[in-house]
Order: sequence, then structure tokens, then C-alpha cells
Amino acid sequence: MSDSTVKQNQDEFPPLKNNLILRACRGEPVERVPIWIMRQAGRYLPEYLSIRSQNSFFDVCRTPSICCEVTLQPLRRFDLDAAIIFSDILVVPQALGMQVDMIAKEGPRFAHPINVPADIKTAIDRTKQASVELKYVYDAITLTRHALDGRCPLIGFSGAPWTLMSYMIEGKGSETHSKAKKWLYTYVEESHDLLQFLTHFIINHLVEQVCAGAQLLQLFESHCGCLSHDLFVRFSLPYLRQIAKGVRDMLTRRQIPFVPLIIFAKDAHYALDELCSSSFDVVGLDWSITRRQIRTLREKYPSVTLQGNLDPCALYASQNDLEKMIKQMLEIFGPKNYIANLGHGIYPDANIDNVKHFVDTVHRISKDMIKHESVPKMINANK
Ligand SMILES: Cc1c2[nH]c(c1CCC(=O)O)Cc1[nH]c(c(CCC(=O)O)c1C)Cc1[nH]c(c(CCC(=O)O)c1C)Cc1[nH]c(c(C)c1CCC(=O)O)C2
Repeated sequence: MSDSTVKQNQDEFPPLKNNLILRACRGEPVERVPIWIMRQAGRYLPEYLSIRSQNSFFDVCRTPSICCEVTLQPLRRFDLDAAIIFSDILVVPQALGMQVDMIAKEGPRFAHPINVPADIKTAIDRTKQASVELKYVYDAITLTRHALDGRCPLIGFSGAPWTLMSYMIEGKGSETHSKAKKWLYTYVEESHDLLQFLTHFIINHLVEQVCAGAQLLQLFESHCGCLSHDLFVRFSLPYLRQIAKGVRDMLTRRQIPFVPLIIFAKDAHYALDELCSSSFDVVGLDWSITRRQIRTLREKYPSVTLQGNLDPCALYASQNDLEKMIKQMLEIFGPKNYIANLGHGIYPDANIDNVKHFVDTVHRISKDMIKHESVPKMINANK
């Protein structure tokens, strides 16, 4: 896409009516805390299941009209402050030539995982371009951005290099990720080479999403729980940083305005300092991060916007208990520089009424908190 086409496309989108989440990312004042939910489109919604009964998972991802419909479904039920494009982190290994299928009740499965470095040559085609192979994602984003009609911003996303590399080696979900970790100890150079290659591809994939209409980006580093701090610092963090810088630089070169970048490194409780001092605008926290850790982050990194971190299982609680947990969460994070979310993706058996209660309660309580916070300032201003 030429620079002029990109600029023209950006001008053509409907004006944004709710920019709360963008303001929260920039640390600007908000009248209530913005909220979205990881995996907000998905199997807990009967209307999603109905579409899935007629289409395979990756057919949904590959058909922009269906993808757009599924992305909008949760917004019809809940007062969410962002939409996230329906896709998957595994579209990247598919784009590179690997066959990935979604097996019912099991999850993703690679037909031919990478076992040893020599397999890479046949498994992935390094000449593949994100702009060509993943055009269906970008088409879905453009269509959805128009269909949203400015209701709220649209989030684009990608898996991070280590998470994708570990899937490509394990071939499916894993408790220990020991096959992938084995590479980090035995094929150090080849691991870095693969991570570096994925990094470049991911930067292009994220920038293409912005060119197509994404207004925020989230990077999922889902497999930090199996890494030591040392392995994280060597094999994950440098690539996360490269992606943050690479996306920013490429957007500047293409004269596209800045979009906020969110990093969600699941189970990276040992690297919160590194994450908060890397150049992401928002750090997503998983549900295991403690109140004490959150308070410390708030004191040390007041300008970093935090996102999270209600336990997805809290949605099983009574509405009374849920409300208490939401209140506590809002008090700990505070209403500024904050995006409310779950601390991981929503589960398929989540109670839909409680999802609505979560969203509405975050809005109601935070609105009150912000109103009361600004009263003393107004009194002072009148003096
Ligand atoms: C690791 C990972 C994957 N995918 C993703 C991650 C990172 C987040 C995380 O840590 O959970 C990210 C993802 N996957 C999906 C989205 C869509 C956008 C959203 O609503 O958040 C996003 C952002 C749709 C999906 N991706 C998947 C589903 C369910 C598939 C179905 O419809 O059968 C959805 C809605 C399938 C998927 N895709 C993946 C797994 C492990 C599974 C199976 C697990 C499960 O069944 O929940 C890989």
C-alpha cells in the first residue's frame, strides 16, 4: 500500500464517538474507566456458537464478513469501550506455511511441528509477506472499522515471538513447553534466528493492521509461565522491545499517527519492572498479580497505563461478591491510567449476566470515584 492510499483510508473512517480507552492509554483524564474483555467474542455467546456450528474456526477468521459479525457480537450485548478483531495468534505460523487446525475440545494442533533446526527450512517459507498472506485479516479490520461506525476503537493484535515459536515446536498447547525450552538451551543461535525472523514478520503484521484501521495494538506473550527470569530476559524481552520500537518507527515512516501498544505477558510476574520500563504504553497484568505488586507499580511507574486483572473465574461468583471484587480492583489500580479487563481470556462457561454486570459496574463505580475525586479540586478552583 502506498503512503497516500494509507492516509486517504484513515481519513475515510467514521469519526470516533468514544475515545475513552485511547485517553486512558495516553494518561489523559477520563470520566469513567474504559473496559474491554480478552476473548470477548467467543464460545460463551450463543450467537457465536451458532456461527461456529456452520463454519470452522479458521474459516471464520478468513471470511471478513463473518469475522466482522463475530467481532461486533459482544458489543451488542455489553457497553464495551473497545472491539478486538476476531482472529488468532496462530494465523502467523499459518501465513508462513505451517498447517494449523483447531480441534474441537482440544485446541490448536500443528500438522508438522518443528522438531530440530533443520526442519525450519521445509516448515516455513521466509519469502512470505504478511501483507499478502494475511490480507484477509486486514480486510476484516477495514470492514469492521466501518461497521463500528465510530462507536469505539478497534484493537488489532499478534502473538509475540516466543509464544509463536513455542507453539511451532510443541505443535499444541503444553504444560511445560519442554520441547521448545530445549531449543533455548541446545540451539541458542537457531532460537535467536527464528525469534528474530518472527519479530520482523510480526512488526509488519501489526503495522498492516493499523494501516487497515486498527486503533490500538495488543501483543500477546502468553507463554511466560514456563520461562525463568533469565530465559525471559534473553529470549522474550529483546524481541518485545524490538517490536514496540519497530512498529513505532514504521508507522512514523508511513506517516500514520501513533497508536498505543499494549503488552500482555501472561505469568511474567518476575519481569514487571522490565515490562513497565520497556516502551509499551500499556502493561496488561494477569490475574495472579497481587495488590501489593500493583501498588508498587503505580508508585514506580505513574505514567504507565495498566490493564487488568480480574480473575476470569470471578465471573462465576454472585453479583454481590463480584461487585466487591470490582470495587477493590478499581481502588487498587485507581481510575487514571487504567483499563479494566480480565486477567486472561474469558472462559466458555462464563455467566453472561455477570459479564454485563462486570462491564456496567466498572463504569458505574469508576464514574463515581472520578466525580468525587474532582470535587475538592473544583472547590479549590472556586476559591
Ligand atoms: C494462546 C492464544 C491463542 N489465541 C490467542 C492467544 C493469546 C491469548 C491467550 O493467552 O489466551 C488470542 C486470541 N484468540 C482469539 C482472539 C480473538 C479476539 C478476542 O475476542 O479476544 C484472540 C485475541 C479467538 C479464539 N481462539 C480460539 C477460540 C475458541 C475456538 C472455537 O471457537 O472453537 C477463540 C474464540 C482457539 C484457540 N486459540 C489459541 C488457543 C490455545 C485456542 C484454544 C483454547 C480455547 O479453546 O479457548 C491460541
